[in-house]
Amino acid sequence: MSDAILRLDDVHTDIGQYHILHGVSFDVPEGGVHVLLGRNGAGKTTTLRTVMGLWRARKGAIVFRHHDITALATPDIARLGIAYVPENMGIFGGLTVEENMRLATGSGQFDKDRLDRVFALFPAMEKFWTKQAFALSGGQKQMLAISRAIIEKREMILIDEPTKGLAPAIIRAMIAAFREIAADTTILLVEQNFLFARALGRGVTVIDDGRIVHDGDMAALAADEGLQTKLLSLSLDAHQ
Ligand SMILES: Nc1ncnc2c1ncn2[C@@H]1O[C@H](COP(=O)(O)OP(=O)(O)OP(=O)(O)O)[C@@H](O)[C@H]1O
Repeated sequence: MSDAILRLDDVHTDIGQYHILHGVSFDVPEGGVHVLLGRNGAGKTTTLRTVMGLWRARKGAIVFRHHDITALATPDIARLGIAYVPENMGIFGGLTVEENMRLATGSGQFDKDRLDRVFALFPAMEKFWTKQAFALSGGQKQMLAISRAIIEKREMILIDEPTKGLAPAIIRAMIAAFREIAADTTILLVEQNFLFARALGRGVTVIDDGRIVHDGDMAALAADEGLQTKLLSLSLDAHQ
């Protein structure tokens, strides 16, 4: 697809002696939210880490816009405009909200408009600006991790299971925030929560056992419970 912002082509990744990704190929179209769905251990995190250069693709290619990033170092990949919010969120518990966010800026200086946007999306960040991150709730920590990713202009954000362990009300707030962020940034979202994925995703790629088993429109998958069950071997609506 010519409008892909990110393309994986026959990507194979090993972790130690284990062959984890077995020829993963899919495109992420520019704009909006694309979901990478799959069961526990399917290879979702490994895919994101391989894109970021945290694991190395042994074979295949990863292209971001017109750059072949397959062999680039992680900081160089980040400099092209890709941010990564890992499952463990990557925030510093002993630092304040402000310090966590300042570290995520390239210059140590905040752009006032972007900071205002973060505060509008996540008012808790302004409220707890001087609070240490370890004292935040689970949902607030996730909001901080996402705030760090968007405190500077990014082309694309890779987010690993942001709803894990969060209460429904927080998840609803996340959906609203992600819609707003996706207005000018492409999001590749790794999820197991199908309700969250369905509310946001335009396209969906399903991975199982290190292989892509489905790639298509979210609306089509959302309308086809049989396909959901077949692809994920569980009732997704029950999996919230
Ligand atoms: N550091 C590691 N050493 C060895 N095997 C690993 C390591 N990290 C992941 N794996 C294995 O790679 C496979 C894919 O793991 P990955 O974390 O990518 O899955 P996932 O789809 O993100 O699942 P989860 O939702 O559980 O995080 C699993 O079989 C996992 O056991």
